[in-house]
Amino acid sequence: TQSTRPQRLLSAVQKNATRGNPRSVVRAIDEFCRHKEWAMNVGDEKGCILDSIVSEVNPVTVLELGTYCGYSTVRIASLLPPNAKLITLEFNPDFAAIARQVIAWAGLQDKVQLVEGSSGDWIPKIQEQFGINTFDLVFLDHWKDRYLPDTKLMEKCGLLRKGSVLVADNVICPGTPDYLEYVRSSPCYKSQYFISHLEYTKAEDGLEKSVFLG
Ligand SMILES: O=C(CSCCNC(=O)c1cc(-c2ccc(F)cc2)cc(O)c1O)c1ccc(O)c(O)c1
Ligand SMILES: [Mg+2]
Repeated sequence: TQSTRPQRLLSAVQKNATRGNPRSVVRAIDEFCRHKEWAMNVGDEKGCILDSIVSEVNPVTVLELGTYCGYSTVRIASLLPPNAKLITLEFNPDFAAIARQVIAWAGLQDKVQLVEGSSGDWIPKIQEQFGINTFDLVFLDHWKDRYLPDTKLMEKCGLLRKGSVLVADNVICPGTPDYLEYVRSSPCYKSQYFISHLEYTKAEDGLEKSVFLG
């Protein structure tokens, strides 16, 4: 049977990265996606911007919406302090199965909780299920038309506190126009656009960093 792209990406990690070395896992995926097969990871260019924001926030609680193969999960988790926790939600069970193995190869499984299911179902249950009140950082990288409804849902569920930082991928390509309009016009957010490129291409894309003002 034919392998899938996520399976080929995992094989590249197992072949070229060192177990327990997150940076080598990130490098192996970027090499694979740049020279073999494009895949929808946040990538090296936007990844550096993400790294700088994560390091600045130094979060203890992180929520990632959209795991895919775990590339950004590994990037973020590798920068977290020892007691920190990252919860990552993935709707697609095939993606989740690959991501678990990528995260394990990086040796970060103790910092990461991968949850399979839809964000709309899971966001209201996070507090009771994982004993987390609010998130210091949220990385949005899932269905682009779910960024806005899920942000409003997180507000409603009290998962954001004054100073919580939202980082959204793909706000230009594929684009999240309704989300951008909301975080840029709402008095409850202070937003900033970090221009970059769509992973492994020359097309414009960027990250939107939005601080919740409470
Ligand atoms: O894929 C999903 C939803 S989560 C991934 C969302 N992310 C994207 O779609 C995404 C897309 C692009 C991108 C793609 C083509 C282009 F030409 C240009 C850009 C880039 C990104 O950085 C992204 O994050 C899923 C879920 C459940 C399922 O059953 C299933 O088959 C699939
Ligand atoms: Mg993305």
